[in-house]
Amino acid sequence: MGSLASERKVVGWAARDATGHLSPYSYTLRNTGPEDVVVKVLYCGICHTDIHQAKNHLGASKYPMVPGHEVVGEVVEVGPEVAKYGVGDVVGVGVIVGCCRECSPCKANVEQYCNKKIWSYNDVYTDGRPTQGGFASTMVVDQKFVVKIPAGLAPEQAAPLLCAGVTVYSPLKHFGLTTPGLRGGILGLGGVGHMGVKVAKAMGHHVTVISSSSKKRAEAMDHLGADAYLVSSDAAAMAAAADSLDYIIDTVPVHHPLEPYLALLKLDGKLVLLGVIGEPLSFVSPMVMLGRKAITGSFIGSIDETAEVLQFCVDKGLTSQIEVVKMGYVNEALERLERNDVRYRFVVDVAGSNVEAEAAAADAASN
Ligand SMILES: NC(=O)C1=CN([C@@H]2O[C@H](COP(=O)(O)OP(=O)(O)OC[C@H]3O[C@@H](n4cnc5c(N)ncnc54)[C@H](OP(=O)(O)O)[C@@H]3O)[C@@H](O)[C@H]2O)C=CC1
Ligand SMILES: O=C/C=C/c1ccc(O)c(O)c1
Ligand SMILES: [Zn+2]
Ligand SMILES: [Zn+2]
Repeated sequence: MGSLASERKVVGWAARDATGHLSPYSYTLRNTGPEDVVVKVLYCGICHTDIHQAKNHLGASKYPMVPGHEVVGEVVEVGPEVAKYGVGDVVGVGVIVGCCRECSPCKANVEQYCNKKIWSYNDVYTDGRPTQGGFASTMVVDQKFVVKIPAGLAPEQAAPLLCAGVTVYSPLKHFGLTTPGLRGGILGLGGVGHMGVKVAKAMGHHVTVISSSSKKRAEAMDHLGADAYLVSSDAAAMAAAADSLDYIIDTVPVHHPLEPYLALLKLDGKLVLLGVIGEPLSFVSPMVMLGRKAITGSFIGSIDETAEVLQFCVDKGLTSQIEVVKMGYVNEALERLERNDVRYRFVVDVAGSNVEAEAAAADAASN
């Protein structure tokens, strides 16, 4: 344990407005409460949600905003009532850092569906301060929202599992889609989608990638292990694949038609929407009625499922495919992510970027 009384001045990279451009920003973390874990950030993945939030795609962004919710770090201090974690442990933090603990989702350990959940950034904590995410030197997090990174998983490898990994794992489990032999589709081969291919393959599914172009075909088939690859604009190939899939995990982050994908589902097939799209999506009712198909959605996964997917990846030998960058590259990385130019997840080497020194240099230059 260190000094429990002092507030910590830390540096993160924050968006100041809807341009979404990040730059160094100093702020103060709360004192370490009895159940808090202080985490020195090692790595933080870049999720498309970070773009949605930094650029105010949903209309609820507040600035300055330090994004980042695929956080892996080292415990540097714990409050007196923290038993599960100790200094030196490597831990993860994801999208949620608080919940009410009393509602039915909380009692069922699916706290991500709590109406009073607290997001790891762009939200307000119980002490009234804004929450700030993982593109920062340090975070203070309630132990309930911290998971241990299991042995056998490199910290940079673990980062994408804390959002992308659990986001595909949770609906497959919840909707009973874990049986070997199922035929699954992964629509949109990005950060979430590539984990979808890996997790579904590890469950023994026949996996079809459905992509907007043929650019990722060779990699999807040869490196990720997909069994089939469909380009969504290829009408003949799409028609040939009609009625063939038990489920589709839809990760597209922009408005898109649903009917071409509903047509790929078998009787009782499920379309699981994961992309965050702030405009209405549409379909005609016979598209679902005539095959008793379901359109549903899913939001990240619980803390329990997060621990589970980490262990699942260790047990199955799964790794994420990442490009590790320094914090000074974060704006280029966000631009490349937005123009679909990453295979498949950027992970920022936060600890290796010396964010405190860079902020001091930026301050000195502006004075
Ligand atoms: N429900 C949840 O809990 C979660 C939701 N999300 C959301 O899921 C979505 C996907 O996230 P993530 O995987 O990080 O995003 P990525 O940008 O890494 O991947 C999205 C993929 O969608 C396809 N795509 C099709 N059209 C576009 C377009 N116009 N711009 C960009 N991509 C396009 C691309 O695949 P291809 O080249 O194959 O067409 C792209 O690789 C986002 O909306 C994100 O906010 C993320 C995590 C959790
Ligand atoms: O990346 C994780 C967050 C996903 C998310 C889902 C729904 C929503 O409204 C968001 O703002 C984020
Ligand atoms: Zn995410
Ligand atoms: Zn609750």
